[in-house]
Amino acid sequence: MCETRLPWVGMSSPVNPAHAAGARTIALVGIDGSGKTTQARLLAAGLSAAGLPAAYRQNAGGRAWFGRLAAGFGRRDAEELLGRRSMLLLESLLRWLAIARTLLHRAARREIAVMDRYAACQYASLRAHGAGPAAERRARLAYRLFPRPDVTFFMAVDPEVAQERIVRRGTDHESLDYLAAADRAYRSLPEFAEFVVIDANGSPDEVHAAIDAALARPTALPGRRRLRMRTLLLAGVPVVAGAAVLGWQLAESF
Ligand SMILES: Cc1cn([C@H]2C[C@H](O)[C@@H](COP(=O)(O)OP(=O)(O)O)O2)c(=O)[nH]c1=O
Repeated sequence: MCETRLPWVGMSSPVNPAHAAGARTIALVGIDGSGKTTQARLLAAGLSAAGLPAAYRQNAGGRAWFGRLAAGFGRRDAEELLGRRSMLLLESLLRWLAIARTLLHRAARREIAVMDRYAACQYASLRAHGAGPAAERRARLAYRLFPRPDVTFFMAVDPEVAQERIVRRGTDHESLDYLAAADRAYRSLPEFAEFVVIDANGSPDEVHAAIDAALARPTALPGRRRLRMRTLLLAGVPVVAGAAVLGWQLAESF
């Protein structure tokens, strides 16, 4: 095992290049304030420091951007500005484009994409916002094109802790009720059984160490999935490329 010094967290981390090198997509999912962005950046930096071609990739759905726009119009949030159904539709579309763009980058650069959010986040968002099963079925149909990540880390955090972090972040706001509903939504997904659950209540250093340790385990990245993912990617690239080129500018602005 390669012991890699990670100066930004001041600790020795057991990143194992032999295991992580098999990954093409590592996703971090969880409720707002669970630390996805913080930890995805740390993980990408850690893998890069271990000599792997890893890159942080954000797959935002535009909700924060529209939230700021809504505030400019004196509205509480994006849903009050656009309506719940329109915002969910827009979020599904923008996240689809963002993921397509990320996968295109990944294919072109042969990098390990460390994904800040992935398809599961959209399914959870639909459930937490009370969209019906038909809306989720449509989303699943559209997102089915995307390969399953080699590993998905679920950042398990108490909604109260997440809300405190969001308040401190100061860029957006979420009610405790919504955060609790989002947490339930993630846990109700059929994908949840495959998630690697990380206790994300701790300090950034502690959570980073937990992710690193999970990734270093030989069982973290089943080879069967790597093969399936490559196959799906080859089949999906032409479609993804067309959609990504069309949506590139749109997605860029969110
Ligand atoms: C991970 C983590 C984040 N934070 C801060 C950083 C951010 O301003 C905020 C939310 O973290 P962030 O990584 O942005 O969460 P997410 O991407 O899941 O919404 O909380 C902490 O204060 N402590 C922590 O342990």
